[in-house]
Amino acid sequence: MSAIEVAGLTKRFGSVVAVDRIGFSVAAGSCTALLGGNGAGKTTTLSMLLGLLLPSEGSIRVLGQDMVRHRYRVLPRLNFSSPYVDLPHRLTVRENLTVYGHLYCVAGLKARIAELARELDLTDFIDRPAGKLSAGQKTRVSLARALLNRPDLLLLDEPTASLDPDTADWLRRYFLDYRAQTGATLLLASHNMTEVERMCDQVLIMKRGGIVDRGSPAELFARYDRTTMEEVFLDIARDRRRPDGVAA
Ligand SMILES: Nc1ncnc2c1ncn2[C@@H]1O[C@H](COP(=O)(O)OP(=O)(O)OP(=O)(O)O)[C@@H](O)[C@H]1O
Repeated sequence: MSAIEVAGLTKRFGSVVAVDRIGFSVAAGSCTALLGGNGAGKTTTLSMLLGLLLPSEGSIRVLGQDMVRHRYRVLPRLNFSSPYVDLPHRLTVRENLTVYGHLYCVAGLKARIAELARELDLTDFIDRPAGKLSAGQKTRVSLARALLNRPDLLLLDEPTASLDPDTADWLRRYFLDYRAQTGATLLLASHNMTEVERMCDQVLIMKRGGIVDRGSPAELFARYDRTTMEEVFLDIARDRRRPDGVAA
């Protein structure tokens, strides 16, 4: 079963075509990466999947629902995290999580916040204003916010940006455990190729608004005759030819 099905999806901002007729599906319970250089269209795609932006054309089904017509049916089962979306600065971390928890109608909210604070190591700064945290601390709070409603589909934009390597490594394992325990689907946009290799079963590679290649990390390594996702990424970014002669 697919958690996400996208067909002919396009987003134009005036004369800029940010996303250009893309189609893909994401299997329920999988971890899929959206890769691409700056401006490739990843954030615009995630925003449409979340119902934050309306597509110019095309269809999106998320967890079986048409996102354009019935997004309110599915929004309680989704969540997202992005280091680029700030939390209200003056509210403490606990107050922030409480407000968002109420928005998602989380049952047993106090206990859920305490659980996430423990799991994501927020306890030292949970009563500090969100505006006074370090970048890495903010990322962890943003992830806690994204997990409040135990989402069936978690969209992650650069999930480990600003985290030190130890915390980032720990967090990747946390996400994979979360997926194993709940059967949730993860879709992440990342510039961290090691992260993608380690976490993802499927990779969608975007360039200039389109999807230019896709497959499991192993399939992509074989197709480009490479041993790392970084090399595959560079081949595609620099328009090098694949060994099979097809333009990357
Ligand atoms: N609101 C907007 N108005 C006009 N153009 C936009 C808008 N949002 C995005 N774009 C353009 O759409 C294209 C895709 O942007 P998007 O943010 O989706 O890329 P991205 O792959 O997430 O890039 P990055 O890795 O740099 O975050 C870019 O050319 C961008 O300038």
